[in-house]
Amino acid sequence: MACRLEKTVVMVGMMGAGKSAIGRALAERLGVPFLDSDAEIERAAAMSISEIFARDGESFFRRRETEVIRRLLEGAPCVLSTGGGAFLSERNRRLIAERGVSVWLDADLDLLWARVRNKDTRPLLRTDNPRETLATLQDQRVPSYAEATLRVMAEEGLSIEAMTQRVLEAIRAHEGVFTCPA
Ligand SMILES: Nc1ncnc2c1ncn2[C@@H]1O[C@H](COP(=O)(O)OP(=O)(O)OP(=O)(O)O)[C@@H](O)[C@H]1O
Ligand SMILES: O=C(O)C1=C[C@@H](O)[C@@H](O)[C@H](O)C1
Ligand SMILES: [Mg+2]
Repeated sequence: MACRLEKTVVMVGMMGAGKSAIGRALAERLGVPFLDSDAEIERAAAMSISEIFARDGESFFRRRETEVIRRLLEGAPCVLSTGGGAFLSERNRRLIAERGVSVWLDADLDLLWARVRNKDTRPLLRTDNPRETLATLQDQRVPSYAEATLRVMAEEGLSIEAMTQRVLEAIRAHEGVFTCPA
């Protein structure tokens, strides 16, 4: 009999850290559903995140984000990838700690920038110097991300499969995430 996932694995970290890509691969490995709070917000609003930011503003988006995270955590244990700003809110951190185990996907600025630079889907990076903005956001956010239960470091050249394996090892080593038959 296989081990059972007891808590939702919640991926947190900067834009480009791989929360969505690794979260999806991890869910597949574990045979549990994959949920992504950004995708759920877009689906519920029938708008892209950029459109929501432009029409309703960031604070509206953040309220929706908290609602969606609360709702998604109520379901059976799964893998939940959050948006890059979700773990900054103390309320969200508390909700996540109640039902899940948080995993901070950490990565250095060069790697994050390489991954986000060619995509314009992230409204917070639509500035005159997006690399600098990314650096500032990272500096501001690291203290919040550091409150995650687990931290897994990404590295250039590490494939999605290899990074997923690292996350799997980290959650397996953490008490209470799985129950396994004796
Ligand atoms: N280990 C990896 N190896 C190669 N490419 C990766 C890896 N992890 C992520 N990527 C790629 O980097 C890009 C950004 O990853 P992803 O969308 O998962 O980031 P995110 O953390 O979900 O960002 P956001 O907070 O903006 O949603 C994607 O194109 C993804 O396929
Ligand atoms: O880092 C952030 O604050 C964000 C990251 C994305 O995942 C989206 O949630 C949105 O673009 C905001
Ligand atoms: Mg994502």
